[in-house]
Amino acid sequence: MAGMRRPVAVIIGMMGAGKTRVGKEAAQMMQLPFADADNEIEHDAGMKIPEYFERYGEPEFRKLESDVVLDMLEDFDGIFSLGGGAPMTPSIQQGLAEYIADGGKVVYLMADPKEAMERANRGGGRPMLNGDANERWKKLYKERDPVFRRVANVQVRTHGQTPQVAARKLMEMIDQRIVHVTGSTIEPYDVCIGEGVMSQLAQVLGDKPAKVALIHTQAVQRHSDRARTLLRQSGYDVHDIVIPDAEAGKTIEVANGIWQRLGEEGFTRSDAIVGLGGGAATDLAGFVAATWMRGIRYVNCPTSLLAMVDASTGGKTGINTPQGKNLVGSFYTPAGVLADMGALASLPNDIFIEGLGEVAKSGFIMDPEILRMLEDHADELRSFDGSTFLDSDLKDVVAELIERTVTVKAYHVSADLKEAGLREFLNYGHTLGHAIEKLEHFRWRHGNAVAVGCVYAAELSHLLGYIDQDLVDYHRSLLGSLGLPTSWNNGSWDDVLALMHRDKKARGNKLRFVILGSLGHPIHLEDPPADAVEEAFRRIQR
Ligand SMILES: NC(=O)c1ccc[n+]([C@@H]2O[C@H](COP(=O)([O-])OP(=O)(O)OC[C@H]3O[C@@H](n4cnc5c(N)ncnc54)[C@H](O)[C@@H]3O)[C@@H](O)[C@H]2O)c1
Ligand SMILES: O=C(O)C(=O)C[C@@H](O)[C@H](O)[C@H](O)COP(=O)(O)O
Repeated sequence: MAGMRRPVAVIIGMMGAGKTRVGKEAAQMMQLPFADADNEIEHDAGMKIPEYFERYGEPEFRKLESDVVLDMLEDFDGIFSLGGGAPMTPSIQQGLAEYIADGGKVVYLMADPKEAMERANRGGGRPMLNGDANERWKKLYKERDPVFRRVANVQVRTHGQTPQVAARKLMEMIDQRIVHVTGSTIEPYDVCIGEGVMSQLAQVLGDKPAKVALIHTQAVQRHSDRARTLLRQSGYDVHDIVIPDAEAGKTIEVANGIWQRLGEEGFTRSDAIVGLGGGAATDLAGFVAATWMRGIRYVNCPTSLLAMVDASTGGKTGINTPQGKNLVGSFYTPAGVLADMGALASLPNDIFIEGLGEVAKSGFIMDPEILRMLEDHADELRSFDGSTFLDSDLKDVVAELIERTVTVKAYHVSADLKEAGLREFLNYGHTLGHAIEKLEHFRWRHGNAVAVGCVYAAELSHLLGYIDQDLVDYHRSLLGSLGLPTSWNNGSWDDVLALMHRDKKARGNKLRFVILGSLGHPIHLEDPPADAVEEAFRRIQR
């Protein structure tokens, strides 16, 4: 029912995993109420659980437990911890699945099995451990662990951590935003957004890969060091591959160098790639993953705003050629995307701002709330400072902008992975944008070129009678207020036109554009009049 209360998170896990201790601690940190299903059951039953078990037996207990849990899933808005066996009951599994489908987070708290077993035995009062407690615990673990993994959509490992550290990690996982990317031709995956989400790397990679190639640039060394540590701790054989920075990394020579290394270092089909860095690094890493042995698993860890909101999701992978941008590549979907906002702490201001170009684009084509947020926070966004960002109020604004922009991307990608039509709308501003990047020898940042390209597309929409001058002016004023460029005057029309003919949307000798029918409603423009195409260019030169 709409407007119903629901838990901020539901914690599941083995007896002794620390669900209550860690859950309470996290709830306190987040200033949320905490509830423990066992306490609620005892309250409803008017007796302790061991007594209830003895009087009525396990089946009756499970029925009562299910009623209590399902009620709480609809009427509690804090952190809710379930008893160890609760997720084994089909009605509770169903309730949890619906809760997840509604955006909920079911967190599997994974403690070290030995520690959890000892803690469970120490606590006493657990009817499920009657008899040889250790043997019973191990047997239950074997039965329950696979079910917990299936039922939960978030896993938090607490091996060897104090309850406080585990609670902080839990809090980070609860705070994360998740966008699901699905579709009939896509193996579904999640884009996880939030501080600390990189710690889920092993969970997303899974246990099949033995070797992992960690592809990154020097500029993000501190983040790749963290990824390498996380991967090694999880037992992967990590192969560090440093590529040239930015567009210099998106070349056939760089890809070839990596193919050689993967060959020499014995990468097989079950091994994997992690692409870490800005959009150039994730585009290249995805391309290598798509082509090595015709496709191996890969996970993206974007570190720039632009890569978080756009490049890391959707499976467009590729490299540039001397003739143009992204001319060689493939559509190849990642196994997951971990947009760890902690990485933004080292991002220079100008690279943050260019990312806003793609954010605004998503607002123009689909989500006007993005535009409102950009307007409301233009001054803070333009003054972005990585060193203070994570402790500032701007963090929540940026998290929401990332989530909204990725949601726009996921909508288009889910319906049209291979860009037969709808997905082209994501290319708003790119026909001219890519030409500018090329003519500037990639010294212009992608997001900046897209910003000018959006103004160009708006001018073209207006010249052809689709939108009024106010909306064109709005493009200029909004993008300008964010510190993005809105004009370009460093190349000839002939060169621009020739490059626009090489755009992937062009068909034969006919240009094709994405323009606006109205705000939030892009349309395709096929073979537009040559004078309008040129006049729109003259207007962005001013
Ligand atoms: N595949 C797609 O769907 C898609 C979508 C949009 C853009 N792209 C591509 O993405 C690229 C643009 O991405 P970009 O804007 O991230 O550029 P980029 O990858 O060139 O990164 C910009 C610079 O920022 C540095 N950097 C990144 N993260 C950092 C961090 N946390 N701290 C310090 N420095 C950091 C990089 O090393 C680089 O020097 C272009 O090649 C574009 O074509 C692809
Ligand atoms: O995902 C898409 O589709 C896009 O068009 C997203 C664009 O923002 C992105 O810049 C993409 O790399 C452009 O792709 P291209 O096919 O025009 O090279």
